[in-house]
Amino acid sequence: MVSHSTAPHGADSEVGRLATVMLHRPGNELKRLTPRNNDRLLFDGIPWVSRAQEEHDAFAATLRERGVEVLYLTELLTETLGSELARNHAITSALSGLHLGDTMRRYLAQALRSLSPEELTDVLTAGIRNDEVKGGHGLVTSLLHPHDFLVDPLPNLLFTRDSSVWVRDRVAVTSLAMPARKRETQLTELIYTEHPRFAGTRKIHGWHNEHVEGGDVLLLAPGVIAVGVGERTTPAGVERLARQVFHADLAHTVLAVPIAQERATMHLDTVCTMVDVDKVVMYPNVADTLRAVTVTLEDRGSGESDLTLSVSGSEPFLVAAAKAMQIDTLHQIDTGLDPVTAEREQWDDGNNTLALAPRVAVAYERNDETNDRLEDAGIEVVRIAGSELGSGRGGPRCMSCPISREPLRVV
Ligand SMILES: NC(=O)NCCC[C@H](N)C(=O)O
Repeated sequence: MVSHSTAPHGADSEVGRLATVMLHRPGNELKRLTPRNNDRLLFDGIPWVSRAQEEHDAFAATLRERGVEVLYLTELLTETLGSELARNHAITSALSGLHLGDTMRRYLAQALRSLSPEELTDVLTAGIRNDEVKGGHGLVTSLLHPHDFLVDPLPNLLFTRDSSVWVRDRVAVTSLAMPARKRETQLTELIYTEHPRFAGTRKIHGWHNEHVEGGDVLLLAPGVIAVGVGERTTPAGVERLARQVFHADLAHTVLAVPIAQERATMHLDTVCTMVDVDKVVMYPNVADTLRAVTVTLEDRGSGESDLTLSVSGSEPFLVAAAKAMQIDTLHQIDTGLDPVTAEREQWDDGNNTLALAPRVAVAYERNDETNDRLEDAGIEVVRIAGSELGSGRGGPRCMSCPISREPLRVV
């Protein structure tokens, strides 16, 4: 079993000292990517898998050297699948909603039950190709191409930030918008529900089709949450999250931040992350246009859906954020980059940093200019390689789900 950290689970900021994080070391699911399926599976190329693993191992080693406990999603999942109840649940949910036909569904339901927890973890993450099944052959298998997937692989599991997010001592298992990622939350839900490490953890639930992705959720300060609304998180998703966090007294303000519905800006954390209690690094090309709508609780009803929300007009994001955080200014690190350099480095996740503590941030080494400017501003930049990891379009923040951060004092 993974050793237990003494730090309580939860996070109330982006920058409190990072104690425990969940990562996913890229595995066989990346070996499923081909030029025919990489777009659908949300990768921009075909990564060199062994090099991606080396880069990821170095990322994890860097975190450990800095005192962070690293948990791996697949280890947690395998431990969870040691229970027969969890195995049955995982198999039923993986097969539900897939267009398999009853012959294949019956066969797979049976065949997957005979696998060990390790083998089942591999199948649930790397998927199953038509030519890999030993039985269940019939109309569906004969009409599919041998290399078609019966169960899709999950290459974006690498980005553990998106499928769950901790808000204080609760975990929100999110609702992912893209079909290629929907199944990821079945795994995080199972881990948080069934793994002994998370026994008793309360969850934020009830999304229906109102999508929220963790990459859009920034814990700006204790009680203040910014949520990007764009390609992934929907307006109804942010309303649902606001109701949930207000109802549970986890926050007093939610800032809804519209972002362009484009791949380059798929989540709020692709354009802005926090590097200190009052400093963000932000894509300069959106800095002047990023705005926010402030949502607070006007009246408490008996349940989540009875709450009356107060919704302000939109204001510049940094202004609205500073007001909600009750500080004079939320500073944007002045990267002063020319727009073309800024665009190049934003695409390569230059603004997607993972804070290990106030003024200490992990960043991809390739973004020389952004990193130099961060250092000029007094931020310690812990540079990591990401040439292969980056082909999935995510940086250090996207690749990490903080499970425990030291609480910040309210500023
Ligand atoms: N928080 C993030 O920005 N995560 C990166 C997700 C990349 C992944 N290929 C996706 O398109 O969802």
